[in-house]
Amino acid sequence: MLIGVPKEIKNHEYRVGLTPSSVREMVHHGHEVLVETNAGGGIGCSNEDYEKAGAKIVGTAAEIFDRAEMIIKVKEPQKVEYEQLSKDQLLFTYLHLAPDPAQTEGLVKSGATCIAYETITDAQGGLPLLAPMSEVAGRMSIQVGAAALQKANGGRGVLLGGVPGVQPGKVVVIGGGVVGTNAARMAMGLGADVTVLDRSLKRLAYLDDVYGPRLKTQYASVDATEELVYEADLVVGAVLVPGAAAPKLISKDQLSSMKRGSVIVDVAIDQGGCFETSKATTHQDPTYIVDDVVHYCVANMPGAVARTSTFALNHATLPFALALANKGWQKACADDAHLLNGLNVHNGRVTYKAVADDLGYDYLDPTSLV
Ligand SMILES: NC(=O)C1=CN([C@@H]2O[C@H](COP(=O)(O)OP(=O)(O)OC[C@H]3O[C@@H](n4cnc5c(N)ncnc54)[C@H](O)[C@@H]3O)[C@@H](O)[C@H]2O)C=CC1
Ligand SMILES: CC(=O)C(=O)O
Ligand SMILES: [Mg+2]
Repeated sequence: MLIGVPKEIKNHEYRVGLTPSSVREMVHHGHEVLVETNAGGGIGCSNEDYEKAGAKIVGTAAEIFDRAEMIIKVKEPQKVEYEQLSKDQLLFTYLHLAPDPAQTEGLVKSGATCIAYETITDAQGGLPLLAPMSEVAGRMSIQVGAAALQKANGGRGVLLGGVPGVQPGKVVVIGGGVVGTNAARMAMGLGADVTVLDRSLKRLAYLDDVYGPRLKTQYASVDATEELVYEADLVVGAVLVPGAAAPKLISKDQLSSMKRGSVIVDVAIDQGGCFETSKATTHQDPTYIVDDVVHYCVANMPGAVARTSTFALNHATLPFALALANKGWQKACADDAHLLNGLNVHNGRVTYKAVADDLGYDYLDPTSLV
């Protein structure tokens, strides 16, 4: 198969769809790989590194969109990218369609087959291609939150770890999945007072088991969520209903009862965010303030640590990318129901139920396609 890897164009996005090592695996399996010039510059991988791995370097993204049978990216395609997609092309990347009607319409119009990393499942009920970036974003959420708590950044001037004789900061994590667990771990590491809320008792039991009394867990009732958020210095939004728009858990009204200078890091912003006042920001201008509460809502947090993130992401995506290249998407999805769960759009139809429901499209059951 002819595979294409364009350079990412989202604001401060330096990750790349394939590392040189992944290119080598593709070439080893008999595939041809086109990589846009300097696509790996931001992770310290040169054109020469890619050529050594067997890739052909091309000068423009247009050539890749024109020629490649499968396009492998990291971020959801931007307008100029989805406008270049065509029928019979396969797109393999993060999509996050539910909160993004314009992109969804663009992909539907393109006729392309679009498989989203974030809805591919595993036998344990996890999301194995979302997990590595959730680990990164969860860990980052505490470092960006700690910085935002500094006075010069609009925060209330609280050091998360406290010092002898002064209480630590209060960190509340809503959603105890992969992002939430990694956030809690980092916050505990800094010495903060940490509580994780979740609606899954199984998840809370797991966290209690692993971290013991060092971590407080709380069932995420409306009451408990409100009470803890009002007391918090830093709140991390980390909920997910796979593929669907994030539930809004804190309203604008409730926000006004939070402490002045407290901080929200809404990691769930790529699914629309779980605070009513959240809107996506960029690494260039990551925060804004509403009612004296600092909001950090960057939808591609792992792009900031692109080298770590790209290698972690490729470890998870490569087996699926290889299956798609080796067998073609139809056979690969027929052989693997978990990969089929990644199919979001095909030939002008929406094939993921939560996306169809959230955006008002007719749903086409993907099992009818394989
Ligand atoms: N902004 C960014 O750069 C990044 C964002 N993300 C996003 O972070 C979010 C979380 O991802 P993961 O941790 O991997 O998901 P996950 O599926 O591992 O965890 C989500 C947790 O939320 C819980 N939950 C669902 N509804 C809830 C509710 N109403 N109240 C309390 N808990 C609730 C679930 O029980 C689950 O434990 C996703 O939207 C994901 O796309 C992930 C990576 C990077
Ligand atoms: C998951 C996601 O949105 C990201 O890594 O940017
Ligand atoms: Mg994102």
